Amino acid sequence: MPDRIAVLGTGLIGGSIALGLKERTDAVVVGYDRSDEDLALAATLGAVDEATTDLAEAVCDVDIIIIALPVGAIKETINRLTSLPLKAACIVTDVGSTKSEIVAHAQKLKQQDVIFIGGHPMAGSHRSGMKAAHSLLFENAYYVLTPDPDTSLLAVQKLSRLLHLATKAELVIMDPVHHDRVVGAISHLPHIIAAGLVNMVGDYNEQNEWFHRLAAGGFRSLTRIGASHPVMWRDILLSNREELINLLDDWVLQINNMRDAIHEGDGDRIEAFFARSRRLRAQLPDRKKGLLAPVYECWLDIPDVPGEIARVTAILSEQSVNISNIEVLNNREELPGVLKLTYKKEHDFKRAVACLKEAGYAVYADRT
Ligand SMILES: NC(=O)c1ccc[n+]([C@@H]2O[C@H](COP(=O)([O-])OP(=O)(O)OC[C@H]3O[C@@H](n4cnc5c(N)ncnc54)[C@H](O)[C@@H]3O)[C@@H](O)[C@H]2O)c1
Ligand SMILES: O=C(O)C(=O)C[C@]1(C(=O)O)C=C[C@@H](O)C=C1
Repeated sequence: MPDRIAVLGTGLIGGSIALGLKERTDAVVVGYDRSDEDLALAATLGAVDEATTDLAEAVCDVDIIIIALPVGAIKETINRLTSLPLKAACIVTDVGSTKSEIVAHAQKLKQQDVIFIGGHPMAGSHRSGMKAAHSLLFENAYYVLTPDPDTSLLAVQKLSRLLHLATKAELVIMDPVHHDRVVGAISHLPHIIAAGLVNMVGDYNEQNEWFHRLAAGGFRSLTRIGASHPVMWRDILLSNREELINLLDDWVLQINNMRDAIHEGDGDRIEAFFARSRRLRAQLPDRKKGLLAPVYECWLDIPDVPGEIARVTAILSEQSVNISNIEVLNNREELPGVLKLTYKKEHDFKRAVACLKEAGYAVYADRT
C-alpha cells in the first residue's frame, strides 16, 4: 500500500516537497493550507492528490505528516494535532528553520502513539508560496533531521529514505541545540544583517535617491535575502533568541574591530581582515549541482543590439554545442555578464567557452 502523506502548508517548502513526492514516489499526498490560492495551484500543478482547508480531514488516516508552516504556526498545529485522532505509529515531521523549541514543543505528541522527528531542509529562497515551489529545490542540499535519542531507528530510516527520494537532498542527523547554533550563524544572522543594511540605506535614500539608483552588484548580492518573508523571519528570530543574542554580540565585536581599524588608519589590520575572509570564502565546500547551481555555466557580455543573442546561438550551433538553458540577466547581482548559458555536458561547456572567446566575446566561466 502506498503511504498516505499530509503536507501541511503548500507554500515554497511544502509545495516543493509535495512536487518531489508526486514526481519520485508513489505516495498519495493530501495538501492542507489556509490559502485557497496556494492549495488550488498545488492541485493544478499535480503536487497534491487531495486538497483541504480542514486540518482534521487532512491528517485523518495518514502515515506521515509533514508540517511546512511558519515556525509559530508549526507550534500551534502541533497543539491542534494533540486533540485529533491520528493513525497509530504515524510519523510527524516539520521543516521549520529552528529546531530546539519545536522539538521541545513536540514532546506533547508523545502522549499519542505518534513519532515526532524534527526536520530542516537547508535550501530555500527569498520567494514564498506555491508559485515559487520546485521539485528540485533541495537537490544535493543537506536536509537535517533531529530525532530524540529514544526515537525508533526504523522510523528515522523510513522518513530519511522517503525525504531523500522526494527531495534528492542528503539527509543528516543533528542535535537540535547544535543545529540552532550553526544555522543561527550561517542563515539567521545573515538575514538580520541583510535586512538591517537594506533598511539603513532605505533611510539614506529618503533624503537622496542616488542611494538606490547606484546600488549595484555588491549591495544587491549581499541583500537578496533582505527580501524574505517578514512573518517567517519574525518567527525564526523569536524561536532562536538565545543563540542570536550571542551571535549578535560577536557580530558587534567584528564590526567594532573594523571601525577601530578604519578610525586608526590601520591598513595592515584592514588588509588582514579581507585576506582572511577571501581565504575562508574560497574554502566553502561546493554543494555541487542542484536547481540553484546547474551543471556547467558561463556568462558573457553582449552588446544591447538586435540579433546579438541569435549570433551567439548561431556560433554555438555551428560548433554542435548543446545548450540546456539560455537566460538574459536583468541585473548583475553576483554574476558577471548579461547572458547566462547552461550546459549539461562538460565538453559542450568547454567548446562553448573556447569558440565564444574566439569570436571576441568576454566570457566568464566561474563565479567569483
Ligand atoms: N523559505 C526558505 O528558504 C526556507 C527554507 C527551509 C525551511 N523553511 C521553513 O519552512 C517553513 C515554511 O516556509 P515557506 O518558505 O514554505 O513559507 P511560505 O510562506 O512559502 O509557505 C507557508 C504556507 O503556510 C500557509 N500558512 C501560514 N500560516 C498558516 C496557518 N496558521 N494555517 C494554515 N496555513 C498557514 C501559507 O498560506 C503558505 O502557503 C517555515 O517554517 C520556514 O522556517 C523555509
Ligand atoms: O536562499 C535563500 O534565500 C535562503 O535564505 C535559504 C535559507 C538560508 O538562509 O540559506 C533560509 C532559511 C532556511 O531555513 C534555509 C535556507
